[in-house]
Amino acid sequence: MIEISAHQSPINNQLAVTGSKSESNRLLLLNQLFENVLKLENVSNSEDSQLMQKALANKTDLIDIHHAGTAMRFLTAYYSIQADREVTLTGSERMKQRPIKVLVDALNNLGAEISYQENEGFPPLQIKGKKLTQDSITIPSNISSQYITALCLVGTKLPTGLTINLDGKIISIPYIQMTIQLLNKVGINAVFEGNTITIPFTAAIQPQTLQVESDWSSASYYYSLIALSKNSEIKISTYFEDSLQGDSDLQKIYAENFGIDSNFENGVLTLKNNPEFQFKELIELNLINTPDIAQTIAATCVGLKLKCHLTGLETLKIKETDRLVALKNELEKFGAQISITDDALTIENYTSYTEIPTIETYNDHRMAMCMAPLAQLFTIRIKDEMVVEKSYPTFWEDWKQLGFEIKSI
Ligand SMILES: O=C(O)C1=C[C@@H](OP(=O)(O)O)[C@@H](O)[C@H](O)C1
Ligand SMILES: C=C(OP(=O)(O)O)C(=O)O
Repeated sequence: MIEISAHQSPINNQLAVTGSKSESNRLLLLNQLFENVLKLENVSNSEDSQLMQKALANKTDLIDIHHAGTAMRFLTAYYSIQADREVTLTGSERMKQRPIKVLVDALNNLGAEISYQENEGFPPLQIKGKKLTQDSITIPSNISSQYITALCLVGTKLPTGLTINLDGKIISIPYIQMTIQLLNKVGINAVFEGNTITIPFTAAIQPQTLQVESDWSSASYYYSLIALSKNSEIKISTYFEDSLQGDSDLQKIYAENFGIDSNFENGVLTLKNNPEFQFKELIELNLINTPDIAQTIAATCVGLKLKCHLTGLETLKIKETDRLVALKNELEKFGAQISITDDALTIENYTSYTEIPTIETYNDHRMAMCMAPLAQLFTIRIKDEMVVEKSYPTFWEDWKQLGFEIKSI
């Protein structure tokens, strides 16, 4: 457990944040499918991306991807098309509770041979690689966009390509768009229009160098920190105005609701707060397109004692933990009065509290990181702080560099 002490002086620092784990894990898989002709720069050093790389290099028949959701979903599709190979794909205890039936059904309907080793609908999976015979599939799109990305990536290697029809509400759309844009970037003419995605069979792609942009979900903790600081400025790299990551919506969300200005210059993003900003009575946001920054936004509201009604949160309960329950439990330690439903979180009021809050992290990197900015206002304690490694291994080193006093207790 660590204790983080309130920071006294204004912050004025520059930090380099690691590459996007979402972009990295897509590009690592694409590179494997296309003879490693891509030279990738600023690949994420996250545990999830390292697990992806290790899995792709692993020639044995047991692959363990721990907590990495993208690796679990993308590799399920990848091993399904590796003819002459049979693997067991497993993960952490939490991964064994995260649903995968929609993807397994879709792949089996395309001709794959995947079965469940423990509980129907959940990892671990037994996957017998095969040549898939079908070229069109309909898939529910209201549970996880990662299933759809997985199909898009391997669709490039099906003999006549793949048409994917999305059925029902489409959640996390920017992550599907990121996949299509990355495919387009490497020269594959994938198209996403209405409810239909078409992926052409692609024999080869041109060798090229691609730079992964830094991770916008990780940037959210700096937006929150600046929102809770006075006269401060943080520069983070490497970020661009024209991003493939949906979480770059942070610029608009934090400008309109918390008065944060974002400025870009040569890949450096400068965050500053506007002292004249007039806060709204109630912050209302639908976060269906940006689920990974919901925890940060809720914690920023608590730091500023703002009322909020956050909706579009139906996917949060199947992530690293049930994030709605975790947020309610932990933010209430700061006096927030929180109500949650299946898809929303509301803070209606605040009461005072006296003890130093000790935050539980539930094996969820974002539960630790979203709370860190609150240390700007109060001394806090965070349990199992190394959970941050899943997406941002140097998080605490970077926060020490910002001037926070962090001690193990
Ligand atoms: O495709 C991706 O890289 C991701 C998609 C999102 O998941 P869902 O589509 O399950 O919401 C997001 O929460 C996750 O962190 C990364
Ligand atoms: C949900 C997340 O990751 P994944 O689904 O890839 O495990 C996340 O990083 O917030």
